[in-house]
Amino acid sequence: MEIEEIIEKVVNGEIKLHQVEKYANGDKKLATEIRRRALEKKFGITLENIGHYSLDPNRVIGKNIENMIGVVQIPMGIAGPLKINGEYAKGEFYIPLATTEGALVASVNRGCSALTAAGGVKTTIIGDKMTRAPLLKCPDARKAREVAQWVMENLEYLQENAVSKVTRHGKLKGVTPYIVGNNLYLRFEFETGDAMGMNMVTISSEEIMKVIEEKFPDVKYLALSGNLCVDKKPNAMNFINGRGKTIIAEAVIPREIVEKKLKTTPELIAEVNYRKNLVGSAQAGSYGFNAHFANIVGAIFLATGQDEAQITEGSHGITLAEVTEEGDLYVSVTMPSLEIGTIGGGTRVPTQREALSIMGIAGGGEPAGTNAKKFAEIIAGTVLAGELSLLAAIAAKHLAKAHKELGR
Ligand SMILES: CC(C)(COP(=O)([O-])OP(=O)([O-])OC[C@H]1O[C@@H](n2cnc3c(N)ncnc32)[C@H](O)[C@@H]1OP(=O)([O-])[O-])[C@@H](O)C(=O)NCCC(=O)NCCSC(=O)C[C@@](C)(O)CC(=O)[O-]
Ligand SMILES: NC(=O)C1=CN([C@@H]2O[C@H](COP(=O)(O)OP(=O)(O)OC[C@H]3O[C@@H](n4cnc5c(N)ncnc54)[C@H](OP(=O)(O)O)[C@@H]3O)[C@@H](O)[C@H]2O)C=CC1
Repeated sequence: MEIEEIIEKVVNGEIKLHQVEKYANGDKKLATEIRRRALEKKFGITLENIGHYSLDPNRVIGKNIENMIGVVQIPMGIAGPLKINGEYAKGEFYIPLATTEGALVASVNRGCSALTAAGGVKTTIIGDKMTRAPLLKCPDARKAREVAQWVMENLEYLQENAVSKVTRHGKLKGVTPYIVGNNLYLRFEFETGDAMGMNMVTISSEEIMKVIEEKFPDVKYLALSGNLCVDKKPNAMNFINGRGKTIIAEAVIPREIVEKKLKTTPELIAEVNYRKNLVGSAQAGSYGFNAHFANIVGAIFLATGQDEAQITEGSHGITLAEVTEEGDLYVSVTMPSLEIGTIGGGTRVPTQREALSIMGIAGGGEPAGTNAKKFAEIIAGTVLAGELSLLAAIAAKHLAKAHKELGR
């Protein structure tokens, strides 16, 4: 069938958008063009910029996208150098940020400049696990307790007879059961190497369910996610127990750098943080006791192929700021739930992989897991930079001016 005829049939609905590959001899690049041109014809519009891109649809359709029509382009800026004194990330890093918010990159860049001049950011990973919490319907709470007890006593057995069947890097490290009436939620904790791990732990959890259903025939596996994982929703569970990397970035900035580079004082930053990020957030019932973790997490996630829905959990966390005995400024960000990877998912899309390569962390690390840990330290340090600069701007009454000059 001629291309124009296929387009006509897509426009009039005879061929569904997701069926186009069949008429393009499996050529996913051609199918992408056909879908886009059908939309242009149907609505009388041009999608020229959506259709102008370098990546090959044959590499992403069936792995990262369906019904592809083209690519969205988001401006990408760079902040840094930022000195990280981490346990995995050691040295100066440049951080790619994809955003359409004017002033954001400038702000993060200013924070990087101040932190680097102050000697850098110390980062500490205090938790590292990806979780999935399948839901089982039991005859009663007694049975739920019995199943939970058995699972807790048989983690190695489940690793050998379920998890190892479907992954080389996924390791079952623990489980916390929650019982509500006759419902059992098993919040499994996995190590996932350099991958964020959601596919890995989901596929692994399904294998575990098969073992449990066989051992306990009167228990019904109802849902692979019982919403106690917790994936992509604001929640207390991850805030308290962590998910992905749980990490702290902190620094002491000498008074003269605060005054010269950030145009305010340690006292004012500490006071604004207390009354805004702590008291204000408490009154709002917010999980974000911070100014804008989500801005920096979001810009890095979009640049590097992370799962953008997990910006939700990345926005959780607490910013602290206090004046030291020497009169300098101590600042820290505590991030309970940073779900990131340097391999798998969207990290294999070419522009995203290139962005990771700017930080020297694309792909798997040696040993496995070290690239993802390094990435978490870089992100947390950059979040600290953004927090510091925004708090300073608010303290100095420069926020509106900045966005008038750079954001309009
Ligand atoms: C805009 C600045 C940085 C000016 O800040 P400044 O101190 O007036 O700028 P400067 O010209 O004196 O330069 C100081 C440093 O800023 C950086 N800088 C300065 N200009 C640029 C630029 N064009 N491009 C790149 N970097 C720039 C650069 O690093 C430079 O230092 P150097 O590296 O030269 O030693 C400052 O006013 C600022 O950071 N404002 C805050 C803006 C911000 O953070 N916006 C995003 C958050 S707004 C939002 O979405 C969240 C919110 C507010 O709604 C959340 C909430 O409710 O709290
Ligand atoms: N399924 C779901 O319910 C959900 C899925 N997602 C999506 O999941 C995707 C991310 O899943 P994820 O499991 O991270 O990625 P992948 O599904 O791409 O799995 C990672 C792959 O990389 C391999 N690998 C090679 N080297 C390493 C290494 N050093 N460390 C870890 N893995 C390595 C793994 O092999 P092996 O497995 O053999 O170890 C595995 O095949 C994202 O696209 C996200 O959007 C998000 C939320 C929910």
